[in-house]
Amino acid sequence: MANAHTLPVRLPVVWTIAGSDSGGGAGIQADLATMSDLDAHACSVITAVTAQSSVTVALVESVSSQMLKSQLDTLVSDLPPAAIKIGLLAEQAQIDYLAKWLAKQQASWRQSGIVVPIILDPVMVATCGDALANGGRLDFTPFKGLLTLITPNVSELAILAATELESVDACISAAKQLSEQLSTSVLAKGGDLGPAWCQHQANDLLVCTDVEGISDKHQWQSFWLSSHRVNSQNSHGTGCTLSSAIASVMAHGFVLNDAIVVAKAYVNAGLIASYQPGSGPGCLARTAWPKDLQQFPYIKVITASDTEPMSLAAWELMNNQRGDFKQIDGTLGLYPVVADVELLQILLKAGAKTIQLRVKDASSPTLEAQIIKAIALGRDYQSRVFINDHWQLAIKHQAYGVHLGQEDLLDSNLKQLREADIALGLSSHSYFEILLAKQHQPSYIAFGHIFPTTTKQMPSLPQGLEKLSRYVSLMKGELPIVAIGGIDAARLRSVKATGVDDIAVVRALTEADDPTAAFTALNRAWADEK
Ligand SMILES: Cc1ncc(COP(=O)(O)OP(=O)(O)O)c(N)n1
Ligand SMILES: Cc1nc(C(=O)O)sc1CCOP(=O)(O)O
Ligand SMILES: [Mg+2]
Repeated sequence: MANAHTLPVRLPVVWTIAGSDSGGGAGIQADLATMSDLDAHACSVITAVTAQSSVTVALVESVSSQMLKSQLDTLVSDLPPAAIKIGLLAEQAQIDYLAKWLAKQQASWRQSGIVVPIILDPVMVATCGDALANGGRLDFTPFKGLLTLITPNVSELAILAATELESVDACISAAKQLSEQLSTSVLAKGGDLGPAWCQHQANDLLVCTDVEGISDKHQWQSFWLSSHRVNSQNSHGTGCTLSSAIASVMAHGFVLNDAIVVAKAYVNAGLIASYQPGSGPGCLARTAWPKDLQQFPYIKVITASDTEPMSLAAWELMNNQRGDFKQIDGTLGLYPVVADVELLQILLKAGAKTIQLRVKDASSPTLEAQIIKAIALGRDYQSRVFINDHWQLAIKHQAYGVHLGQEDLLDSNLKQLREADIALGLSSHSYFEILLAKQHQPSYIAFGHIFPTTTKQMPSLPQGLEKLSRYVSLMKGELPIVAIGGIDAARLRSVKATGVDDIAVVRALTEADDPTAAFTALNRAWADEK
């Protein structure tokens, strides 16, 4: 009979292709610990064996080319990877061979419709300062077009881009240049000294290419990811941990930008609880999938006119001065999203306490009249009416609230909405978008789309219940959280079990023969479900 030990658990397989650190703090040893801590099954392809402690690197010996090949070939048929992290490659021949092997393999995966993210941490020097690889002379261009992300620190970025990094703008240019050189997204880590170094915060620079599964507005975009600096000497293996955490999170099906923010939070939490087993720099603790919002970074979009990272102190001050959006009194409850005022009125009559008017045709000659009517009906029924997209009309006619997507955020004037005391709901489709939304302290955040939907075309894949549960455990108690997308009576129980506060639905009501009866039944089921 099955028990807790024999239940089949499906862990995604993640490979680390890296060097062994006999001191146990970095390299393969850090990667395996990270991957298993993040619920992945870790396989290792060892490129080099290092005789290393926390204070010195005594010897580095590459494995033979036959051994490198044999490890790759032996693993690939039985334990194919869901994601790969590459760390130390000790000599050029290893880069050349691995790039060829991966190119061939990727072509075959692509034919089967499989995408395997590959994260390269271009390791060159150990934390104690000793060289691990033939750093300055390694050429990573054979990896061009094969990588999902490269994660150099500031000194590695300077070597790879063959340039001095004397200013923040020089860092951004170098990261963009590297991104073009290798056709990959770049995460330039600013934890070490560099122009973006700051005493109280760690600023990492993310340059995105055409990242799969994220909003169009975030493609080819650059961001600063800033966290409170954890002042710890125990930073041995930080880069290995970060890159293997990114690979592990992607193996769970999260998009690149999500994997980066989760991995950053993981590293921060690991640094806070770090320890020193030897006399040199110690290493990170393993603290499991991060759930503490404080450890996640603040995200700032880099624009042509504003390239500096935001200081956290300035950000907190700005937040305190401007305040939050209007708080929802009680819960939102079952939240219908409808395209016409007739149905809106029917559902208000049926008892909806929160409802949204979502008219997607901005050129409709009746748009303003519909908005005026919906707002008036909300007042009559003492219910919260949110207007989707059309925030200027919502302000003009003093709606209770406005719902905006991430794309709309860039073109809307949130200051005006706040000043008009209008509640704000924001959409999100990933950890990354949740963080961006949370930074505006809205009245609620919607997570979507949980299940497949035909109501609208989505750039992202359905989130599913596992991701929803992870988002809920991050955000519960911070702001009201609403799940949307493909939710109906049959799925209601499993959605409620994730702990989400409220649900928003379209087709479950608009396609019902009797919307009043459907609302009443769904509303009761939501309220009754524990
Ligand atoms: C409650 C709720 N959640 C999400 C959405 C989607 O909003 P948005 O991303 O702006 O997309 P459109 O609805 O404008 O297509 C929503 N409307 N309501
Ligand atoms: C309008 C909307 N926004 C979504 C998001 O994920 O942001 S999903 C969605 C449609 C939800 O419709 P249904 O309940 O018919 O699946
Ligand atoms: Mg919208």
